[in-house]
Amino acid sequence: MGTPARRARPVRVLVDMDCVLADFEAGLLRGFLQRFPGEPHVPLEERRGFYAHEQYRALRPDLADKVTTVFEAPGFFLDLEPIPGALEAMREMSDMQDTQVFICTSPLMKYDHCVAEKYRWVEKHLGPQFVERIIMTRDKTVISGDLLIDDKEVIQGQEETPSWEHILFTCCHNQHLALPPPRRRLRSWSDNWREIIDSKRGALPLDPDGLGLPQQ
Ligand SMILES: Cc1cn([C@H]2C[C@H](OP(=O)(O)O)[C@@H](CO)O2)c(=O)[nH]c1=O
Ligand SMILES: [Mg+2]
Repeated sequence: MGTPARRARPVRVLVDMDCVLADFEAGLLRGFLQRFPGEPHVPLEERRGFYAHEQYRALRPDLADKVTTVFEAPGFFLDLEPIPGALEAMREMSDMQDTQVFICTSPLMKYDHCVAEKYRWVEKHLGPQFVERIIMTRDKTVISGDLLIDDKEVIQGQEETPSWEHILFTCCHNQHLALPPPRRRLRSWSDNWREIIDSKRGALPLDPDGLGLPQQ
């Protein structure tokens, strides 16, 4: 009698968009310098803290509103440059066996341009098959996955114990942070994202029809 096929459940990877696929920080600085030449700005090497407008507020209170007008303006999200290696990594990841890839991104509260432009950005740079993979939510903790690759240091929401492991994607605003073990980082798309995905394979509960051994 033959042995029934053994098959592990696919690894589901949630990939954040701003500062992971699309270069929000570079676009923001470029837009700020164009719109407010002569005003003080925060060079990318000096960025600290997730919210850019908070650091601009600390520099001079009125700069918070000025920098906010830059990312709320039409065209801001659509015109962001891809993060180096991101598009290639997404295509390779979605072609990997037993791997599901989703783009998991939050809209601004002032969503007028942001929401449609995020969809258009994905279609423009990755194509319609990735538009089908967009999950847009203000609360990433309620989305199920094995991994969430995201540049935000702390991701909180209604679910206290999200199913995913948060992998911190390095960005100018978080590079100085010391992560307490066992938290992990992805330093760029040249870093070991394939190993991080593979590290989730052995640990998966098997498909109920499987025989009990992880695939090698
Ligand atoms: C206000 C602000 C938003 N964002 C991004 C994060 C969210 O996208 P994402 O979830 O794709 O990273 C989106 C809405 O807050 O804008 C920043 O990266 N920095 C900021 O300072
Ligand atoms: Mg982000």
